[in-house]
Amino acid sequence: MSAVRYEHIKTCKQSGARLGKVHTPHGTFETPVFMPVGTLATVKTMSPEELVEMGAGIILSNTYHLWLRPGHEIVREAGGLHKFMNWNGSILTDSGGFQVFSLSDLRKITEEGVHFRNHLSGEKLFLTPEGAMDIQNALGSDIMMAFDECPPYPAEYSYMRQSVERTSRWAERCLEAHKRPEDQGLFGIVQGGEFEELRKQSAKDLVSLDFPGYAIGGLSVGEPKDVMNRVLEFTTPWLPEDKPRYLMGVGSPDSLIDGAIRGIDMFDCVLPTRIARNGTCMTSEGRLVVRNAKFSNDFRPLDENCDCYTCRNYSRAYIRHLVKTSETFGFRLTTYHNLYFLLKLMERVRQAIREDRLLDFREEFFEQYGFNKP
Ligand SMILES: COC(=O)c1ccc(CCNc2nc3cc4nc(N)[nH]c(=O)c4cc3[nH]2)cc1
Ligand SMILES: [Zn+2]
Repeated sequence: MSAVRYEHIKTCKQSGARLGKVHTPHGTFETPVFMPVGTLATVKTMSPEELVEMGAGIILSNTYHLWLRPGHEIVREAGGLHKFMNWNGSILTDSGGFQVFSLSDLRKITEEGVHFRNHLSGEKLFLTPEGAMDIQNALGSDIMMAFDECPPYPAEYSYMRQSVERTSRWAERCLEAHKRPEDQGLFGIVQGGEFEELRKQSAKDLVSLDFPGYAIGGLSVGEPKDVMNRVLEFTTPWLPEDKPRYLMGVGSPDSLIDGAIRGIDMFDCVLPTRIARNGTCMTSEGRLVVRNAKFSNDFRPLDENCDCYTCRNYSRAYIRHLVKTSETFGFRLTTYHNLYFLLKLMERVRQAIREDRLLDFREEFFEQYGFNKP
């Protein structure tokens, strides 16, 4: 019996979006869900208590980063990532494939694995599917990701076909190297770029290996949004309805809503936490760059429609002052608000699915947020 189980609750009659629950050894979270990113075993500037307070049920961390620092053996000795970072909710770890490609140079892909340089020290490293599984085993995450190749966008069809076939062989090697399936669920990652035949092949290869969940990778890598939406539309039909679908690296409000409409259950992205650290906030009326001079004596909250800790206690003027003077507390306030904004957005998406009105909600939200402005 797998450690991770999906419970489908209902499908929105208006949009086809799914309402569900994912059960893991560290609890249950409702879907569609947004997962805050905690790359180095912390969701930057947030405490676990604050993440619980804002309603986060699952966070993401990274195999590649924790392998380099502090080293997965230290995390294993600490009793695993939950203990190490004092987080008792669910944890998903990405497998390192994407991070190697987005962070490191001098990369060489072979059938065995990927040769690359440590992006911090320059030393030569080698990561294989088995290695990525050992690291995630040591981290003790509830959901592990298979080791895959996320090719650059755009990529030639011939290259993409070879890459998909290798990613499927690597997925099989990950399954064979999976030591504790009763404690950790392993998700396969569908690749294939923008090519419908390759996405179908990749999905069928992975579904034949019967994973407890499936990610759609190779997206949010610079492609236009309509390409992403089209890829989702012709990929999700090949995935089983009784397993979660996880769209990797997606986190803007419009993409979360459009992904849910196309049958996606799980999302993650560094966007909300990263833009918060340069003073950019997501609000119900669109993005607000709080360091802008026009807010120097604006004593309203970041978002008048938000009831988060930041918006109940602090003004734009105060947060602007902290951000301008690089006060850490300022970035804690913007981070808290941005994460709260996305977690609340997903709660509203789930409620709209319950009421069979997600397309109506999309119209209302886009209008207010300003996505429809030409
Ligand atoms: C301020 O905003 C930012 O800095 C920022 C940075 C990156 C992204 C996009 C992240 N996109 C993305 N993450 C990804 C992670 C992935 N992991 C694996 N194993 N396989 C994939 O195929 C894969 C694809 C991804 N696409 C979005 C926003
Ligand atoms: Zn707020």
